[in-house]
Amino acid sequence: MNDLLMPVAVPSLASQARAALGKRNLIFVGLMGAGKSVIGRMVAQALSIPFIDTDAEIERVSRMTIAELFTAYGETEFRSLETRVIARLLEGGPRVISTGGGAFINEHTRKVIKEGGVSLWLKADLDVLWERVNKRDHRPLLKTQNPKATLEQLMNQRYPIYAEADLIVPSGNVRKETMVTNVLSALVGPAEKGDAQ
Ligand SMILES: Nc1ncnc2c1ncn2[C@@H]1O[C@H](COP(=O)(O)OP(=O)(O)O)[C@@H](O)[C@H]1O
Ligand SMILES: O=C(O)C1=C[C@@H](OP(=O)(O)O)[C@@H](O)[C@H](O)C1
Ligand SMILES: [Mg+2]
Repeated sequence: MNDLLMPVAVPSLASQARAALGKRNLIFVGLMGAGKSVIGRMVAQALSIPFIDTDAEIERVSRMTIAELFTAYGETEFRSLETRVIARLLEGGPRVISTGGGAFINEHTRKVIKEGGVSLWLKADLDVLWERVNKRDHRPLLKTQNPKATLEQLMNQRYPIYAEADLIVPSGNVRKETMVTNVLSALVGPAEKGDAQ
């Protein structure tokens, strides 16, 4: 048989992404509603590595909800608990870790995340975020008179900082499965010249 016609095993996108990640963690960052928790879980499944959501882990160790923690101890205490939990989770790898929206904004946590793996910002616009977060009311920072305006203020403050992430993937009105593909493609990186068959 002509060599050019020999069947070749093409690795799946997921296995290419898994190889690109190696022993590193993949850490999702971005604003509330970007899809960190939901897409992170699906990406971990595609990569066949463990998934952990830092808010869920904080709720597990404190035996309180995030809202209860904010009420009982305030945001400052929540942030220091968040830093400690994230630092511990980053020690093992590879894992997919979805953080809460404020984690990467905290200078100390951001440093720990940058050192602990590949950070990926799910970047969404205000209307997409609002459409998603206004369906639920468990996010303490949005319990304001005008939660959409609060979300916009947080965008203005935080987007320049999220931009420090290693990878940026737009999170728009596309199916979750498409988001997973886009994340895996970002991990694999741009195709080199000559990659195309
Ligand atoms: N691509 C998407 N298409 C449709 N719904 C989405 C998509 N991404 C996230 N969502 C929904 O938006 C909401 C917020 O997602 P979540 O993962 O909790 O965001 P985050 O953890 O970033 O705050 C959830 O109800 C989730 O199912
Ligand atoms: O943006 C923030 O500061 C927060 C985001 C929330 O997580 P999600 O981004 O997963 O909603 C949660 O950690 C807490 O309510 C604070
Ligand atoms: Mg979340």
